[in-house]
Amino acid sequence: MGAEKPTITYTITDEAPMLATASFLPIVRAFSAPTGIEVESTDISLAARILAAFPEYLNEEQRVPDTLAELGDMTQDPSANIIKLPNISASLPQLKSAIAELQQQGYAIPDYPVDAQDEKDQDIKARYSKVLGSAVNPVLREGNSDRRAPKAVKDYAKKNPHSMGEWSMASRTHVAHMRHGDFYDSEQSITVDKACSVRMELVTKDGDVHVLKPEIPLLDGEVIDSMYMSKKALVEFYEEQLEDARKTGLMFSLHVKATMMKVSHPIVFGHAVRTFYKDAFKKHKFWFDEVGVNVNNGLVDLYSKIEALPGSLREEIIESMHACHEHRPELAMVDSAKGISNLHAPNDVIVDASMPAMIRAGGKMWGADGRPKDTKAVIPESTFARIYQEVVNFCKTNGAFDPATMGTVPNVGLMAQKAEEYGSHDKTFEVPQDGEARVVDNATGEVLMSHQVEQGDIWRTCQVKDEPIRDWVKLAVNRARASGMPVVFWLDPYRPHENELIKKVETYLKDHDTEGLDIQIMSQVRAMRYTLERCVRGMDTIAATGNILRDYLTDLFPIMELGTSAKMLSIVPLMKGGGLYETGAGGSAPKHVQQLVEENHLRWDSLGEFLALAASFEGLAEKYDSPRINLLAKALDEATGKLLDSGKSPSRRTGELDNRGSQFYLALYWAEALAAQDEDAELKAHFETLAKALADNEQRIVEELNAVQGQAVDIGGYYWPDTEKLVKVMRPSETLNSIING
Ligand SMILES: NC(=O)C1=CN([C@@H]2O[C@H](COP(=O)(O)OP(=O)(O)OC[C@H]3O[C@@H](n4cnc5c(N)ncnc54)[C@H](OP(=O)(O)O)[C@@H]3O)[C@@H](O)[C@H]2O)C=CC1
Ligand SMILES: O=C(O)CCC(=O)C(=O)O
Ligand SMILES: [Mg+2]
Repeated sequence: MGAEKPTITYTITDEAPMLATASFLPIVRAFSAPTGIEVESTDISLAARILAAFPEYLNEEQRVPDTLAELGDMTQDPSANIIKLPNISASLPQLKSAIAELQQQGYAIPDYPVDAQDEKDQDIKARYSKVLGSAVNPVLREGNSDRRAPKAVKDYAKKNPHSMGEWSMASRTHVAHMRHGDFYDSEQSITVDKACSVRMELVTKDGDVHVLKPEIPLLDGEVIDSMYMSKKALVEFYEEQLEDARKTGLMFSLHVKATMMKVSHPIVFGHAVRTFYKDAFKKHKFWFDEVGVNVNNGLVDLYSKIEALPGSLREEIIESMHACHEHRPELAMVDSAKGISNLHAPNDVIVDASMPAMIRAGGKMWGADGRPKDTKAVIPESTFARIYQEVVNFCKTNGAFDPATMGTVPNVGLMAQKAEEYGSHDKTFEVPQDGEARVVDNATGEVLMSHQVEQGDIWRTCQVKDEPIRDWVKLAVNRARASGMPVVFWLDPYRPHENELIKKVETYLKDHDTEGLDIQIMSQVRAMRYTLERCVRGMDTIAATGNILRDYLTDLFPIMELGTSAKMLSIVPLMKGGGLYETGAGGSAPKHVQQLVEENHLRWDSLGEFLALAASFEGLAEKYDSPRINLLAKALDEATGKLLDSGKSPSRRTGELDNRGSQFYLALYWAEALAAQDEDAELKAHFETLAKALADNEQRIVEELNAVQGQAVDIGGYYWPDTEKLVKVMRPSETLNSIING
């Protein structure tokens, strides 16, 4: 193990970030080469991960290595330096569509077996389930999360504030969450005092014991929780909220994270769809069962499955579905022009991004008529839903936040080693029958936690190891020291899991010199209020949170402060000493691909990549004690600042500077910064030539880049594009290519 040469591993992912990489990677290589850095690329796209799972179905040339597993191993190497772009966390509809595309391209991979009966199908399903949902991040995140807006980015946002929707005191928008029967209500938590192994089992009313998870190894000091969500309570809750929204004339919207919570949230989503369309489900139960409708995958599943039915029956079903709307509230839309509603597909509305977008828009979502409206935002689980209600209350009272003056809220997130809920998928079950769900010590048989559950309830356990908690506390103290900002640990003593964490945080804080630092622990709602009160006064506050709030807050605050979380610096100091540099905190923007394919304009902003790359260089400079690499990092930061100041970020409008043009300007400013420095003459000479070539050809390059826009292009695939076609589209300027390649 251990790279002798400074090496960056740059990931190829999906959708917009993957497109941007096709043009950016050659620039990264051209700039890194003179400093001796090796830049390797590794494809962890959804398509590549699918292909890697089925080698025996493919011929020799079609096979691809399991790069994700290799990268996972690499995180244990102290010299790891990985740049990780956002990737698709596939919902089942996305997975199926990727499979279909690959099959069409001649890859003989198997269909997804929805109803896996025999062993062969079960094996296929198990392989696909490793690709499903958030399958990449948990493998690579072997460290905690440090996400913040770099000063240059924050300053730019203050000088050039993005638009914010107005909030009115009369806004009827609110957050609705369960008051009982949810995970918060039932949670139990313990810290084990020595390493052991536990199992999850269900004891049925007849006394039969079904072992659902035979072995969960626990380390010394590990925290383990057990909790369930009652199906009955959930469905009742939906019914009440739908009725309330209908009666009061408020639009209904559901916000979950079915991509990341890939086992529990599709179930939660499915109950919402079935409750909304209750009458149609009752009436057509026979046929829905017959064709295997499963709306845990959204309404899209229903509409595609009924295609198999005769036309007249199909029409009758569609009519019944439409009829349901008569006694239901208006539904928020994802795309009103195309008639795509909030319940269409579980990957369309992802809570970490959807709630901030709603808050940024003044508490509005879009109705079927294409107009913005107040909404009842339904987030069933109360554990974290309450923070959004706090923001909504604050905005109703104080108006929208002003990006020109508001403070910043960096996040230090507990995430390492599949911490908390985001690591719970293999320990989450839809309870098959009524009984006692219990966590049992395998060695002693002692029942550690138990719940009375009913058929259909969602029961899960979550874990967080001690070492990541220590590391998280250390990271929070380090960030407080480096930034001078106060830190708030968002921990609720009334939540058993967090009560365990509070004890540990209090203990581990004593390992550090906290003299002069302002470190507090507050429950989530208080922490939100405190942070918002400071924020509106222009004061900065670090939020040290668990894994879910890490995810939620690193979209919420960036979207309010900067307009998008794409502009965040997102570092994961790996616990074994390496570095994982994520780009931005947002997703992979499918709409951007559509615009590229239709109009050859890519509005994706690679700022996140620029920031991550600079941090990655800094990591290498330190590790290899290389002043030269340090210069490269400093120059890149300077170039990024200049790029922002000179307005060379991508425009949303076709015909104007796009991602490719923005990358060109970054290269120009980066080369100029390296040419301007006097610490390394050889580097200076090299980049003087490059800077001159780029500057002399600026007009021509920008013309070449803009001239191709406005026409549809073919990249030969959505999930698995044709590399040659992709490169041709993403690198259309011969002038720029010859300078960069030279
Ligand atoms: N770290 C990861 O790997 C993550 C992956 N995801 C995945 O990404 C996909 C979409 O997720 P979603 O939550 O909708 O979030 P997105 O970030 O894709 O979408 C929110 C919107 O933010 C804007 N945006 C985001 N990034 C950029 C950028 N670099 N430049 C310019 N604008 C940007 C876009 O607005 P506009 O369209 O108006 O231009 C975009 O439509 C899903 O497949 C999800 O699983 C999500 C989160 C993190
Ligand atoms: O892994 C995922 O699906 C999304 C990750 C995410 O949203 C985040 O880390 O902010
Ligand atoms: Mg997120």
